[in-house]
Amino acid sequence: MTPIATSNGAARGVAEGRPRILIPEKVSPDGMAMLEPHFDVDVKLGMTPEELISQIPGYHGLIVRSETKVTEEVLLAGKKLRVVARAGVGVDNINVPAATSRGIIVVNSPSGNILAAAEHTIALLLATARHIGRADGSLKQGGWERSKLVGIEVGRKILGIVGLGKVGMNVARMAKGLGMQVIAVDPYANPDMARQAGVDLASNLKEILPVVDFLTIHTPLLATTLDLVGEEEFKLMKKTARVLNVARGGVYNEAALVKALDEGWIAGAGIDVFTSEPPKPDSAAGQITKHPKVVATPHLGASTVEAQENVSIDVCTQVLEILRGGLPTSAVNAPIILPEEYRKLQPFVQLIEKMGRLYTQHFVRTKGGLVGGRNFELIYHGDLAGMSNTKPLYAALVKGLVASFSDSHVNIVNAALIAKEKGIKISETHSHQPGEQTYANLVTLRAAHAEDGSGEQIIEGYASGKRLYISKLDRFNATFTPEGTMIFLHNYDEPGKIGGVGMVLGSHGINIRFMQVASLDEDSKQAEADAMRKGNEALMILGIDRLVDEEVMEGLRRSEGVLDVVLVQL
Ligand SMILES: NC(=O)C1=CN([C@@H]2O[C@H](COP(=O)(O)OP(=O)(O)OC[C@H]3O[C@@H](n4cnc5c(N)ncnc54)[C@H](O)[C@@H]3O)[C@@H](O)[C@H]2O)C=CC1
Ligand SMILES: O=C(O)C(=O)COP(=O)(O)O
Repeated sequence: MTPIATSNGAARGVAEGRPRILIPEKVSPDGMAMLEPHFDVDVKLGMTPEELISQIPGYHGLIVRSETKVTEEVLLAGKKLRVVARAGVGVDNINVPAATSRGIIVVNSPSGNILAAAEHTIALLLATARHIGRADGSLKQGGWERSKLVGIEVGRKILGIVGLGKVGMNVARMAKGLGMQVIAVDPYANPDMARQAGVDLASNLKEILPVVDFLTIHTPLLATTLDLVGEEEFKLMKKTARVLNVARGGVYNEAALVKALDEGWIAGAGIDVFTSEPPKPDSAAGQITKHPKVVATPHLGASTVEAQENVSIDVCTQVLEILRGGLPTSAVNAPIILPEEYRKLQPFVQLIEKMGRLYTQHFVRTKGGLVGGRNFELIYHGDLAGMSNTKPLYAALVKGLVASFSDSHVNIVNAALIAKEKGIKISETHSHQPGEQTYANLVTLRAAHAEDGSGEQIIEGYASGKRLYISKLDRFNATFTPEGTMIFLHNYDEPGKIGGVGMVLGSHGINIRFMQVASLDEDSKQAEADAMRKGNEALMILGIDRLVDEEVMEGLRRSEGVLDVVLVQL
């Protein structure tokens, strides 16, 4: 990541005279009033993408909501641009990496509109249960439909929530107030907060689908949440179930949703967001808006007077601060490492971020576990043990642990806050025991259940120059570079295993970049021997040249002597 020179960048902007701010969407005037004494603020609604590109070169700040696409072209054209502010939560309409590499700070308002989004979800929940949209529409057409529009009660029903973050948790509390039973799926859910709110945590989506009466998703739109619910998932639901979406279009596959409603796999839907907004009439999204079993709203989740005041004040305060040379409170892309520490810490930041990613993908994502509710310990050995500022290393671990499930852009300013939000507890230990390890620098990541310290999981790694290595994974000693796509195959260490695995991959045209067999560490060998077991478990680590599908993974799982297969991308 290219570090952003916050104060220099801002100083550059101010030095050129009275800075100019462009606002191409409707933003509440409350925040704008703070900017007007200091800057020239131009509100230009309804700009085309071409107009935006042609006018952006004259501006130092850009404030948007969800409609404006802040593409790489816009950012490249914005030669004077210092800050892009999102008056809301989701930054999926902004090319954040492109902004980062041009030194443009992106800020948002992480919680200004979450209450509004949660209330809108409840509005759709009740509207779908009681046919409010259809009833109102037919009455306005002169109808008086009563017998056709018999609804269901929500009290005592089960609500499934996918994504128990800020919006999801507010929805849970409101639903409890309506007398609903709430079950949630979120690998980062904070178990204490869930318990206090009376929410039951389930370990995966498929587990809750057959039991819920309503399903609502409150995750960001990420590669891992795109098409989270498709045909297969809809078919597992009750025919009487209703689904809600106030997150982002695409978390339910839109074509599958139309089919599920047409075929009667589910009973209804309340939808606020679409893959393309406004939806094209002949697209699946367009069919959803017109469907008689759907209550649809035009992305109104955040559209309340109060929420718009909040987000406007939140982001305008930050724009003011940045253009005067200060630091923002909710920077989406502030650096993890400050420029002066870059050279020394960069390899370890990368190593620890990879260890976090490996942890989530190896121990959590594919095994249905939780990250929240675990205590993590980062133990620094060798030269690293003498390092006093390990804040970037801590932030790197938080970033790695949340990367597969969150669009939170972790940096040194917000790392502790994000860790707290996700219920991740991290302690750091500087180990000074002499001769304890063979590397100049070694980092141990140890995780265990917060309550009783059980279920210990270990990852160890070191950096040699710019090269990174993992030296231990769980009970296995290894030496591999954590990079690209990898398969971890836990098996009985018997002859012929390598050939069998090579055949499965070869028959699907997959090239093996490297292969390594890691063996049990001495303690585990001893434990196996004491338990009179075979004691010959091994972990095969395969670097492959591309992602593989479920069919290949199944083929590997069926190979003889294979105990477990995990796909990881680092
Ligand atoms: N319709 C609207 O107007 C609005 C929509 N939103 C959208 O709502 C979404 C959620 O916002 P917040 O609650 O503030 O975000 P958040 O970051 O506080 O919560 C998201 C939660 O989703 C969880 N998650 C991620 N991937 C998951 C997966 N595969 N399975 C289960 N859980 C997963 C995360 O661990 C996190 O706890 C965002 O996409 C945001 O853009 C937010 C405000 C208004
Ligand atoms: O804050 C968010 O993520 C939203 O989806 C709200 O979008 P909006 O600002 O109303 O265009």
